[in-house]
Amino acid sequence: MGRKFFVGGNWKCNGTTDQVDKIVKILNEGQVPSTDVVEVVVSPPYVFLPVVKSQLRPEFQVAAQNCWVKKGGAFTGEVSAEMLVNLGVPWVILGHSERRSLLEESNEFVGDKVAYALSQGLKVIACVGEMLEQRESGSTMDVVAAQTKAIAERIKDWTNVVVAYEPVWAIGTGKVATPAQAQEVHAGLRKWLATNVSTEVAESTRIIYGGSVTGGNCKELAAQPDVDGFLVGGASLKPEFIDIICSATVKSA
Ligand SMILES: O=C(CO)COP(=O)(O)O
Repeated sequence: MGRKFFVGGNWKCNGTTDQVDKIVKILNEGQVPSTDVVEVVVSPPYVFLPVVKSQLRPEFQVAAQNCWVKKGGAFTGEVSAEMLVNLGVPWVILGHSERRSLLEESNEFVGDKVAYALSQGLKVIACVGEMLEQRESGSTMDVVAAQTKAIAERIKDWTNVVVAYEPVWAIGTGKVATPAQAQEVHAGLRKWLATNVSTEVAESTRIIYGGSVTGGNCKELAAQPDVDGFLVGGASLKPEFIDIICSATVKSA
């Protein structure tokens, strides 16, 4: 199939310079599979991006957690895609549920951001996911399809996109989706891509899972056929992130 396992670490709004040093040390000393087996991308807050990028082992990459929706200019407090490119930051996370809900980023706005970031040469981790009420009312697939559609309508090339399925009820709650629940939505998203974009894009696009992933639950999730990796929050700040990276070997075993 050729979808390389992808593990992202989303540090969110966490860290001091001392803590960043410690996390980078853990990452740099960890025994992990080769880059043929797993792609690792860590996402510190903007202010730590340059230092993390310069100190991190060369086979690990960095991502920003957001960027502005269009070309930079008079947009106080924002960071543009051009700036990330200028700093040599290859990846950006867009549409995280914390931004969709707390900052009211709409599907369309996220779609615009994805299109602009790609147009500038960034690679994008695009997040989708339903809230608990939506799952309970049976609309999970409709919600993630609408979020994906707003992206699909605005881009042509999916080569530099990783889709992160992050059910909101599983984020930071310790309530992880079961492997079967994750597999069901990942397979549904892949089917949506096959029907609405192309079978090639469906087969080649990595769909990763996020929401209370830990060193303890990662292997069972990684074993699901449509789970191509993880976007990890809390556990990406801890030594167990190395175990999560190592779960990539479940696929090649
Ligand atoms: O939001 C997430 C990653 O983007 C997941 O966060 P947790 O792993 O802390 O649940």
